[in-house]
Amino acid sequence: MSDGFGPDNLPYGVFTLARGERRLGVRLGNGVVDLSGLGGLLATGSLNPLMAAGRQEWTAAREAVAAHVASGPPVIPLRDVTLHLPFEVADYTDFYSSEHHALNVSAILRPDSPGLSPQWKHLPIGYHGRSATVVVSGTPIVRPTGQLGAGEFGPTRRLDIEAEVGFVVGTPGRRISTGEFAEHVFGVTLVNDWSARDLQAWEYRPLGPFLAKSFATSVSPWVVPLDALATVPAGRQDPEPLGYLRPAGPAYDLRLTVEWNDTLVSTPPFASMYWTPAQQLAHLTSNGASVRTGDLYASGTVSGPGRDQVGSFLELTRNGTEPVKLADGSLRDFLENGDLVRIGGTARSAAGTQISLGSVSGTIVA
Ligand SMILES: O=C(O)/C=C/C(=O)CC(=O)CC(=O)O
Ligand SMILES: [Ca+2]
Ligand SMILES: [Mg+2]
Repeated sequence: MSDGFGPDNLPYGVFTLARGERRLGVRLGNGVVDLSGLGGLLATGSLNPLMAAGRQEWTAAREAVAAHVASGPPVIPLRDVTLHLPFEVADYTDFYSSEHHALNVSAILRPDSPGLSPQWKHLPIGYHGRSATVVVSGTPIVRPTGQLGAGEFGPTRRLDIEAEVGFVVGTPGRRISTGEFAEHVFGVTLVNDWSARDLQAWEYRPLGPFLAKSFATSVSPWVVPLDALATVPAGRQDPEPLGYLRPAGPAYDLRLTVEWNDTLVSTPPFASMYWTPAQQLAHLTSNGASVRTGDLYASGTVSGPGRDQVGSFLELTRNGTEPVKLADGSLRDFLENGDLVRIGGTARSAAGTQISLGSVSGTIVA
C-alpha cells in the first residue's frame, strides 16, 4: 500500500492523532506528513478553504508541500492516525458515462429492448445524490431497508457496488466551459456508490435512483490533486456533441481494482469512459446552475469491455445468475453481511511515474 505515494503524488487528507484536532496532511509512503506547521490555508484543519482559493493557490500550496516533504519531515505512521472525510461535501451528483456499463445493464435488466437510451450519446446522463451520506473509507455500511416490491418492506437482498472516480470541485462557478475544467476541479478521489438493486428496480422508473443509492456512498480518504495526474487524449465521440460539450477536455488513464473479500474480481479501466469529467461539469452547469466548493461529482460506474473489467456485481454476476467464486471457495451473487469490498486505483503521474489513488473500502453490517 505504500507504493505509489512518493513525491510525485502527495494526495491531501484530513487526520487526527488520538483526541487531537483535525489537521491537513499529505500521504507519503505508509504515513502522513502533517501540513499544519506550514500555516495559511494549510493550517485550517480542512481542505475546503484551500479548494475555494483557486488554481494559483493550489499550485503554490503544492510547491510548498513538495518543498516541505523534500526537507525530510516526520512521517506519522498510518496506524497512529484516524483519517476523516478529506473535504466537506457540498452537493453530490452521479453520472452514468460508461458506454460498456450502460449497455451491460441494459442487456441484463431490459433484454427485450437492449441498447442505449436515445439521449445517451447527446448528453452525460446524471442524477443528484445525497451528500449527507457520503462517508469516508472504512465506515461500516449498514444494509439498507426499503420497498422490495409491492407490499414488501425489508433489508435489500441485492446489495451491490459501483466502482467510480469522483471529481471534487474547488472554485465555484456556473456555465463552466470544458476549457475551464482545471480552473474549477481540485482533484480526484475513488468512490463506491453502494446500490440496492431490488429497491432500485421497484422505485426508479421514470425519475431515477432515489433511496436505492442514497443510504451510503464511500470515498477514499485521499484527494489526488489534478496537477499530480498525467492526461491522455479523450476518445472519439460520434455523434459530435453540441458546442457547450466541446472540446472534450482531458481524459485520465486511471486503472481501478475491485477486491471482494480479498479476491481481485475486476480491473475497470477509466480511460474507456465515453464522457469526460470536463463535459460532465459543463453539462452540470449548462442550465445556469452553480457548483460550489466541496461539490462531488462521480463518473458513473466504470466498466470496460471485458467481463473482468466491470464496475458492478450486477454485471459481474449477470444479476446474480452467474455467481463468482471467491478465493476461499465461497460463491457470491450479491453482498452478504460481513463482506468487505475495496476499490483501489493507480494512475500515471504528470512526472511519468506510477502513483496510487489510494483505496475506498467498506464492510457490510446487518
Ligand atoms: O440503467 C439502469 O437501469 C441503471 C443504471 C445504474 O444503476 C447506474 C448508475 O447509477 C449510474 C452509474 O453509476 O453509472
Ligand atoms: Ca453510480
Ligand atoms: Mg450509493
